[in-house]
Amino acid sequence: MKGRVVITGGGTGGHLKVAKAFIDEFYKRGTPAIFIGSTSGQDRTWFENDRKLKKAIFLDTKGVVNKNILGKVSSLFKIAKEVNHCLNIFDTADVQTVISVGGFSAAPATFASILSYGCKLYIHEQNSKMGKLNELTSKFATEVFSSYLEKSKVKDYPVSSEFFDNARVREKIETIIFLGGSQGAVAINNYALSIAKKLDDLSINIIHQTGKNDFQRVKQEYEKLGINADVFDFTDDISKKMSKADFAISRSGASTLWELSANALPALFIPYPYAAKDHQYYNAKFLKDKKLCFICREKNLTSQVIDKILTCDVNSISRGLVDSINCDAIESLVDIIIENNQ
Ligand SMILES: CC(=O)N[C@H]1[C@@H](OP(=O)(O)OP(=O)(O)OC[C@H]2O[C@@H](n3ccc(=O)[nH]c3=O)[C@H](O)[C@@H]2O)O[C@H](CO)[C@@H](O)[C@@H]1O
Repeated sequence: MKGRVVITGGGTGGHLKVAKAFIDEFYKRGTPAIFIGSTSGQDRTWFENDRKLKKAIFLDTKGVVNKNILGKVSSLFKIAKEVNHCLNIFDTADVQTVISVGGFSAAPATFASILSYGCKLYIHEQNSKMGKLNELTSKFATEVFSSYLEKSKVKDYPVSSEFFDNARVREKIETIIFLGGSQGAVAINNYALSIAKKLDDLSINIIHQTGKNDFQRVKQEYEKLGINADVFDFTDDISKKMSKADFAISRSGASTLWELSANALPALFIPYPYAAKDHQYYNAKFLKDKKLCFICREKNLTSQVIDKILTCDVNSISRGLVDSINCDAIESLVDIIIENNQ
């Protein structure tokens, strides 16, 4: 393969999980990549000490969306400055391939790839609706990959192998896992607490990821209820927790949704109501149209919802999930990129 590969993007766990899949695959093939992320968000925590990288670089990049005019101008100014920084990095390290996994962290390296002669840009869009940056830059990309795009050469999501390794077909609901995405979700936490007694009375075990900010409160509420739930704020071993469960009640961020599918774990998705273009709803609708999940809007959550879930046929959904997802997406994605750049 010609030149060095840069993987860029981040901000939240969903984008970073896909970046990690690319990083691991290029390392496996003996061509470790450079990661370019932001000093804001979670990028540094994920990759600062990743041995599988040639180098990790964190730039002073901030998001532009949901800011007032002054905030937008300041963010755009920072991005412009960092584009120049990236062009220097590309020159020094002979970068000829940039893979963007989206999020504001990807802006400088993505724009630099467009300005850099001979450099090819690849975009991996995780969600059903394109993010702003990908929308703006996709016309300059050699390939845009997405599970939701008809013309995408690879539609399977790059889920890490551990989710497939721990997959099993579910027979009945004995354990439920509550998941709020990388930051946790207060609405899901509250719903879990409101139905915890009912689940406990039915001898259903509870696993619950709360997010950092709500951990203490949720843990104390379970204690007050006298329920022995497995409560944690965030874990690096989420695939193990998923595999212990027979049903998930979860946000429908792209990474979680496909990980649950890879694990053959049926789910009720509660889309984040403020996600851009309502993309979390459409992420899940794709599965619902195939009768492979349930969706409930946050505002419609009631105790009747869980009653319906408890009588559903988890076995047929779980079997349907096993048949619907492949485990070799990351290999296929990297094969195409390498073939194009010989
Ligand atoms: C509020 C918002 O805009 N969220 C977006 C954000 O979601 P966010 O990053 O919250 O959600 P995702 O589901 O995509 O990713 C979360 C990731 O964190 C991991 N995890 C979670 C909990 C834990 O304890 N341990 C752990 O490792 C999950 O396994 C998953 O890989 O980026 C996603 C991908 O672009 C989008 O679909 C979401 O809409």
